[in-house]
Amino acid sequence: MGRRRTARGLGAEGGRARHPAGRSLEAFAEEVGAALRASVEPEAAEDEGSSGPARLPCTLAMWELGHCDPRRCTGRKLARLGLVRCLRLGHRFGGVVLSPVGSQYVSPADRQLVAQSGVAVIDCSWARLDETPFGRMRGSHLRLLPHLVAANPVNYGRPCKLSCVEAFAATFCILGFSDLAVILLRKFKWGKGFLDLNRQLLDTYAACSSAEEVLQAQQEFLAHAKERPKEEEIGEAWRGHKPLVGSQDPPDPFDVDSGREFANPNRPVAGTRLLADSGDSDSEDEERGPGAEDRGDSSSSCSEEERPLGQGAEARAPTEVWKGIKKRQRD
Ligand SMILES: C[S@@+](CC[C@H](N)C(=O)[O-])C[C@H]1O[C@@H](n2cnc3c(N)ncnc32)[C@H](O)[C@@H]1O
Repeated sequence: MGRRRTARGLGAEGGRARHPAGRSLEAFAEEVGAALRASVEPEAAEDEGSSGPARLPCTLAMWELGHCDPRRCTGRKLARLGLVRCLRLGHRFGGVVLSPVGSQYVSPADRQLVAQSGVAVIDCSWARLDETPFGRMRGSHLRLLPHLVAANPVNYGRPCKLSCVEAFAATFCILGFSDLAVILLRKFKWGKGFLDLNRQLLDTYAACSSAEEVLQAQQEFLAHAKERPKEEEIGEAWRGHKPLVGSQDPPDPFDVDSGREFANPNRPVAGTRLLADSGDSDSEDEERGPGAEDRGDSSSSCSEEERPLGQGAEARAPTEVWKGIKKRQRD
C-alpha cells in the first residue's frame, strides 16, 4: 500500500517522531508545562523561538463514528482545533484507548504508556453502543475511567458517561498531567466545571498506584455516597450509576438526530452563562469566543486521517492558570 497521508506538516506517524522513545517522565512533564505556557501565552512561545503553535507532548486521537451532532461534539471540536487526530476504522492505536468496553481502569500506572504513545477516544453515541464496531478500533490498552461526573451542559451531573474532552481531561488528571487537562478544557466555557465537580475524586484516583487501587477508591467512594443521602446536588446522579454498556438509556442528546431541546434534571438552575447555552456544548459562538483559538475550519474535523497536534499553555497550578486566563479575557 502507498504511504500514509500527512496533514498540515504532521509526521506520517502522527507526530511519533516528536515523541522520542525512552523519553523520561521528567522530560515529558517539562513538555507539558511548556505546552500549557504556549497555550496561554502563544506570543511568548514564539518569542522563545518556537515557530507556529506549540504541540501537545503526546498524541491525542479518536475514531469518529459520525453519530454525534458536529456542532455539539467535543471530540470533533478538538479535532477542528488541531488538538486531536482522527483514526480510520481498522487502525490500531498503541497508547491508552478509552473505551466503554474496557475492563481495566485508567491509573497512574499508565503514565509512561501515555507519555510515549498517547490516548485515544471513541467518538460514538452512548445510545448506539450496540452498533459501534469496537472490534475495528483496535488497541492493546483498553481502559475505563473510574466514577466521575460529566459537567458538559448536555449531560451535566450524569455519572460515567463523559464527553470526549472530559474523558481525555480525566485521564490526564489521574496520570498527574493536569496541565494537559487544562489545555483541552479551556476550549469549552464549561470546562473548568468538570475539574471543580470532580476535583476530590480526581485527586483520590491520582494518588493511587495501580488500576486495582483505583477500583478500590471508586468502591469506597460509591459506598460512602450511598450513606450520604441528598448531601450534594449531584448525589442523585451518583445513585443512578449504571454500567456503561447495556443500560437502557434515552437517546443521547449529543446525537445528530436528537432534537435540540431536552431536559437534564441534573443541570443546576442558577443563572450562569453555561445555562444560557441551551445544551449546546460546542456552539459556534463558543468557538469564536475568547480563548477558543479556533483555526477556522469549523465544517470538517476528521476528513483526513492525520491531523496536527495542537497548542499548549502554562506551568502553574490549573486553578491559578484558569484565573489568569479569565483575567486576560476580561482585560
Ligand atoms: C461515547 S463518546 C460521546 C462523545 C460526545 N458526544 C462528545 O461530544 O464528546 C465519549 C467517549 O469518551 C470516552 N469515555 C467517556 N467516558 C468514559 C468512561 N467512563 N470510560 C472510558 N471511556 C470513556 C470513550 O472513548 C467514549 O467512547
